[in-house]
Amino acid sequence: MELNLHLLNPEQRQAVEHIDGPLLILAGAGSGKTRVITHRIGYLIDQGVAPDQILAVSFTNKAAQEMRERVGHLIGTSLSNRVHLSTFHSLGLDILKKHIEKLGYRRTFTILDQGDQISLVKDVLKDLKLDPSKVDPSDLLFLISRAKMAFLEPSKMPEFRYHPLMPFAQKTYRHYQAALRGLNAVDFDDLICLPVRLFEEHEKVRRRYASHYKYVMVDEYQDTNHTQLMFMEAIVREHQNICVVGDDDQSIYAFRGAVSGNILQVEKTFKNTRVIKLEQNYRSTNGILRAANALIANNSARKEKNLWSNNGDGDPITMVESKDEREEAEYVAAEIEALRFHLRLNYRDFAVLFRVNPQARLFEEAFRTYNIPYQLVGAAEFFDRKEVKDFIAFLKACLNPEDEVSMRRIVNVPPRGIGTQTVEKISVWAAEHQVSFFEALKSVSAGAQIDGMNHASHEHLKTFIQLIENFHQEFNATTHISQSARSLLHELNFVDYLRSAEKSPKVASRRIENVQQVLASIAQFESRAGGTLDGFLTRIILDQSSASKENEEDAVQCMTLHASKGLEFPVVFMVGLEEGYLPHERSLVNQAGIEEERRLAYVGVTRAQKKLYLSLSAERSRFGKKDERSPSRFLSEIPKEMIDSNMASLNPKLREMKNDLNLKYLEAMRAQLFSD
Ligand SMILES: Nc1ncnc2c1ncn2[C@@H]1O[C@H](COP(=O)(O)OP(=O)(O)OP(=O)(O)O)[C@@H](O)[C@H]1O
Ligand SMILES: [Mg+2]
Repeated sequence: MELNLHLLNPEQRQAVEHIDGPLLILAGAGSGKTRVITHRIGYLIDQGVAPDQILAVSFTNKAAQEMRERVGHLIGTSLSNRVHLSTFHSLGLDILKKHIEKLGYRRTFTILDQGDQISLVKDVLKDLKLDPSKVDPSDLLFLISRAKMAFLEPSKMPEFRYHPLMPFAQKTYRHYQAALRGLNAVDFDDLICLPVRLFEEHEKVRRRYASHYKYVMVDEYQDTNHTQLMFMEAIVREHQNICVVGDDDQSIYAFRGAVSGNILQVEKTFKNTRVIKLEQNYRSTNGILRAANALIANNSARKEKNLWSNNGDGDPITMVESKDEREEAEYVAAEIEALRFHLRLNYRDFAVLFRVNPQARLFEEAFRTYNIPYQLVGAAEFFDRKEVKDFIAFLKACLNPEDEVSMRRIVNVPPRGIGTQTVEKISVWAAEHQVSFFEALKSVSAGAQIDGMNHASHEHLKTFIQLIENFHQEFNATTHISQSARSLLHELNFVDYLRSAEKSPKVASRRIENVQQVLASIAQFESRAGGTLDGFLTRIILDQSSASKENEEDAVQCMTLHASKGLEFPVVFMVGLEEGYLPHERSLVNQAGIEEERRLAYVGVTRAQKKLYLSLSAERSRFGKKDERSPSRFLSEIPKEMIDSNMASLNPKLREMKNDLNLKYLEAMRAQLFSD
């Protein structure tokens, strides 16, 4: 292995070579922070450290994956695959899979998603005789989550002490936690909180991890919360070999409890922390960096920083105002085709960044019209759709029949005469007889009497149990999970069920398509990772990013600004730059909210390497009405001289070219049609 440290500047090199004791790298976007981490991993291995003793934590799965690729390029995949590179949540999950029994859960625990969490809170509210229509469950969940991220009881959180919902939150929290335990389930935050508790209560386990991971690195440190800091501290307590890198200007998760003060906390938590600053940006042209600097300078609470690079001025930034949202999406699609052609770029060189996921829809449509492959990164909504959740719950239940949450979800899907009341009765029966929900189902199907269940339902239940047991065996034995998933769908007559359950044929076919999409994702997962069903399900829980409509590797990358953190692309389109989207209307309540949105805009701008497009529409239809939009205030903060003087709405040349492209496309189609 040959690691060339000459490809680093002197400060980066110092950071790479400082391997013993705490290290903090504070630097702006594109200054090579992540590069330091990847080279440091290579350097450690070069120094004789075993790859599996290195733990590197990143924020999103995509970022972790990219880091893995970069390390692979440096030291070869046989070594890089042994390094523990993950996100906080997947690290937590790994630990819980091994040790959760020590915390009083069973090994076959489930992870609830947000929808499940909300229904659980509703149940809890009912039990507490609180009216769910008066207290919004998601507001309570927000407070509960913030408490977990601070590793505190809700009432102990100083910033929310006077929150009007606090008394409810406090009460709900305890019951919610108990209800989770009752279901043998954990929520997303528990993936961090429970390992921390485990380490607190089981010193031996903590020591085992602490002595295993000899070197720990954390990327995007500005977005970690207190519990995550505790998590890492527990692992490095003895050796203190921790390296964290971050940029306060890119802190964009305060709303989820990230403490940007954590960066300063590092020096307090770890004595004698060496601090290294990186100055030079290697990613972007100076034109882009000047825009980024000018933008972020409008934030008050920040450490002064000025990004510069040796990459020349580059092209001016293009600002485009389209007539409406359709024109905006079409513009982006046409421009991508044009640039791809003229600059010989690949589809994967383009990113479309927006504030919230639903904004993606029109771009997806335009890309389909133009036949442009695209990938929607981290689109959680896909997995929130009922049919998708149902099918996934089936897979989970087959894999692990003790997964009560999933089992309850699907026991009557497609309907087999086991209504909610019967399910409740079966639950009660399970509790009385001290067996699991699945055991209770089995007993009932074998003849145990429950009020209100007729003979036919018994029979249907019997078939159902048989089906689950068969597929349980099959999924555990097979290496072709996609084939088994397909035959499960077939056995259930799931497609017919969707077709008949939905009045509108259009809606029905969309739902069927979504389920097919899950099958396609499974097939893709199987072919890439040779994966197990467990692996697939874990990935969608942690990642939720397998919802790409196209499975090509070379695809335009569409994602939210949050999901783009740490990534870079030759050409970036920031779209929907309008008041209400960016800054988001929810953030307008105070200065801090707007400053967080500005950092988000800054993250977007600094993703671009060569070309940056800032795009907006003059109006959008909302609820059937035309809604006039005003440009984002952030646009006016970027000095005019950096922006393409031809601030034209749709550039006429492009319009011609667009028609031209359409014509060519039509001609090609025609040729194909008449060839046989
Ligand atoms: N010394 C260097 N020489 C050449 N290229 C470099 C150097 N340092 C970093 N780069 C390149 O600059 C780009 C940005 O680096 P990197 O992604 O590590 O920055 P970062 O500080 O992590 O950015 P972000 O804050 O956006 O996460 C990468 O393409 C990287 O390979
Ligand atoms: Mg980075």
